[in-house]
Amino acid sequence: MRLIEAKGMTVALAGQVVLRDVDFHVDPGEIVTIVGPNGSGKSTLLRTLIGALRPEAGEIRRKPDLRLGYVPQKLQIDATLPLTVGRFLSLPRRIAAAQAQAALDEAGAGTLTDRPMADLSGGQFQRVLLARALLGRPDLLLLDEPTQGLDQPGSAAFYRQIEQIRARLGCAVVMVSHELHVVMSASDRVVCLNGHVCCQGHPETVAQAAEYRALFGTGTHGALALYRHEHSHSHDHDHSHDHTDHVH
Ligand SMILES: Nc1ncnc2c1ncn2[C@@H]1O[C@H](COP(=O)(O)OP(=O)(O)OP(=O)(O)O)[C@@H](O)[C@H]1O
Repeated sequence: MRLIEAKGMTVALAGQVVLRDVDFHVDPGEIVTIVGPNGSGKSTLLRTLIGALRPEAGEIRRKPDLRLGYVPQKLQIDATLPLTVGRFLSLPRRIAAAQAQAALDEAGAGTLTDRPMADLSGGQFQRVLLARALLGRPDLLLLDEPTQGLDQPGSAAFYRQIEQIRARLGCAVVMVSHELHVVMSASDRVVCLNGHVCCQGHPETVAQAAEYRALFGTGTHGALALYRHEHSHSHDHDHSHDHTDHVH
């Protein structure tokens, strides 16, 4: 049974349609990465999936008792607030110290328990947010640009941690990423969003497809190519077997 399935989802913010007629699903244990230009609705999709936003149209079905863990794109914490990592994990609900420690260990942040939140590096902060998302033993972990601001070794380490967590906990993962090289190696499926689902498929299949070159470009500037790909590929393919879908 699918963990979550959205059909024909349309979402508007401040009267503007941000997502139109989006179909999206996540199966147990898979890692799905969402790519797309700035403002293409990636965060909005995640926030709709967790139930923070309500779609204008369409439906979202969740597995009964689905446990979600969400790592937001940004979280501002007042630097003057004397808040340790351990206490942060106990907000808003108090949790046992052992439970907090287990989640921090799982997230690769086991030594940070007594550190002030304000002193953490970007990578450490993300791991603490990850630990917080793991407290509820999620079936589905949603991460909104979790490696933003991290250097390349830092984000590679973070993604390795995610893969380990998936392997250990068996949870599915949906993440938004601008790091297209990572997308290719760490995902079971890539979904390209631009207000609607432009294309999706297994990374290997996408990599073989002509559309891939238009989508990702060459070298490390793939993120720029993403802007240009929109209507530069045709949509008359039928890879029913290898599952490269194109929807406009
Ligand atoms: N609270 C809001 N009210 C009105 N419009 C919003 C709001 N939040 C986002 N938007 C708009 O919705 C669109 C999609 O935003 P969203 O944050 O989902 O994009 P994104 O793909 O995650 O972008 P980025 O890569 O820059 O994080 C943008 O045009 C944005 O300006």
